[in-house]
Amino acid sequence: MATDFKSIPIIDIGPLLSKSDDPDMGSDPGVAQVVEQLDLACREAGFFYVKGHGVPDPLVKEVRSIARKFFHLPYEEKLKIKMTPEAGYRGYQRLGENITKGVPDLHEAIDCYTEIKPGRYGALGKPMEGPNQWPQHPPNYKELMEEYISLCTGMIFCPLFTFVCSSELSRKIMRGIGLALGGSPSEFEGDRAGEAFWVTRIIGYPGVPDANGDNKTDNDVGCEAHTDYGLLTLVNQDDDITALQVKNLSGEWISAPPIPGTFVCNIGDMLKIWSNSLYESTLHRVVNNNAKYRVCVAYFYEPNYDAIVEPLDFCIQKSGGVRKLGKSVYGEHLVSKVQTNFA
Ligand SMILES: N=C(N)NCCCC[C@H](N)C(=O)O
Ligand SMILES: O=C(O)CCC(=O)C(=O)O
Ligand SMILES: [Fe+2]
Repeated sequence: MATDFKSIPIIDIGPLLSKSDDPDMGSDPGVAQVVEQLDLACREAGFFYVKGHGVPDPLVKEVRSIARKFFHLPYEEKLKIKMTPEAGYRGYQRLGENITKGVPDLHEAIDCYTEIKPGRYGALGKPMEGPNQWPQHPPNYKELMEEYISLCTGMIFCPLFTFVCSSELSRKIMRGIGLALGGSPSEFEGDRAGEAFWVTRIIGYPGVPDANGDNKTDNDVGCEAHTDYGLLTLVNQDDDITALQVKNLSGEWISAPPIPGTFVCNIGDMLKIWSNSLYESTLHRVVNNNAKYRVCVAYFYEPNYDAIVEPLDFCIQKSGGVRKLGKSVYGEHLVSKVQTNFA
C-alpha cells in the first residue's frame, strides 16, 4: 500500500533521458539523483509527474485537441468505429459502456492496442487480435496518434517529429525504475518488456452543466477507482481541469492537478508483481466536477504480451526473503480485465 502522501512529487527526468543509453548510467550523479527520486515516489505514492520528458509540447496538445474534436462529432459518426469483442476490443465505446467496480463510468473513449496478427500469441492473444480502428474524422487522426504513441514507446517511425525520434520515453523511465529497485537498467527489457505491449485510451469526460460539485452522485464518476494493468502509465490530461484523484493509505483522495509540460505517471499491476510489492499500483479515479468537457490521452507501457511475471529474486531479498505475490501472465491479466470492463 501507498503511504499517507498528501501530494504527488514532480521529477525532472532530463538527466535520466540524456544518459539512458550509457551502460554505466547508474554511476552518473545526475542519473543517480533522478533514480533516488523515482524510488521515493514509487514507494510512497506509486504516482509522480515527469517534466523534461522531451515529447514536444505542440504534439502533446494536438493529440488532446484532435481527441476533443472526435468526441464532439455526432454519435452516428463515432459509432463507425464501435468497439466490439470481434474487433479485439479496439475502437469507440459510448458513455457508460466501461464499467468499473460494477458501476458504469461517465466517460467515452477510443481504445487502441499494439496490433496483434492472427496466431501471433496463439490462444492467449486471440481475444485481442486485430488492427486498430481509427476514425476518418478528424483527418490526420491516425498519423498524429501513431506519432505520439511512437514517442511514448520508442519505435522508429516518426514522420512528423523526426528530431526527437530517440525519445523512447517509457523505456527510459523503466531503465531508471530498474535502477531505483536496486537492479540493472535493463531489468524490464528482453523477455520482460523488450517488446512492450502498449495500450492507448483516448478518453472524454463530460462536464456537469451547473458545475456544482455537491450534486454529484456515484453515477457521475468519470472513472471509478481502479489500478492500471501493466508497468507504467503516462497521462496527458487537459491543462485546466483537476479531476484525477489518487488514494493514499488513509483512504483520502489526493488530487493530481494538471501541471503544464508534465505527464502524470503511475505504476501498474505487473510492476507491483515484479517488484514483490516494493512498488504498488495505486488506486485512482476520475471525477470531473468542472462545467467543461475533459479530455485525457492515457498511454500504458506494458510488459511483452506473453511475459510471465513473478517477483524478481533481488526484490524478494530486499523484502526479507518473503515472496509476497504469485505468478501472472500479462496477456491473461489484460484479457481478464478487458472481458469484464464493458456493459
Ligand atoms: N487500461 C486501463 N488501465 N484502463 C482503465 C479503464 C478503467 C477501469 C476499468 N474499467 C477497470 O475496471 O479496470
Ligand atoms: O483521465 C485520467 O486522468 C486517468 C484515466 C485512467 O486512470 C485510466 O484510463 O486508466
Ligand atoms: Fe488508470
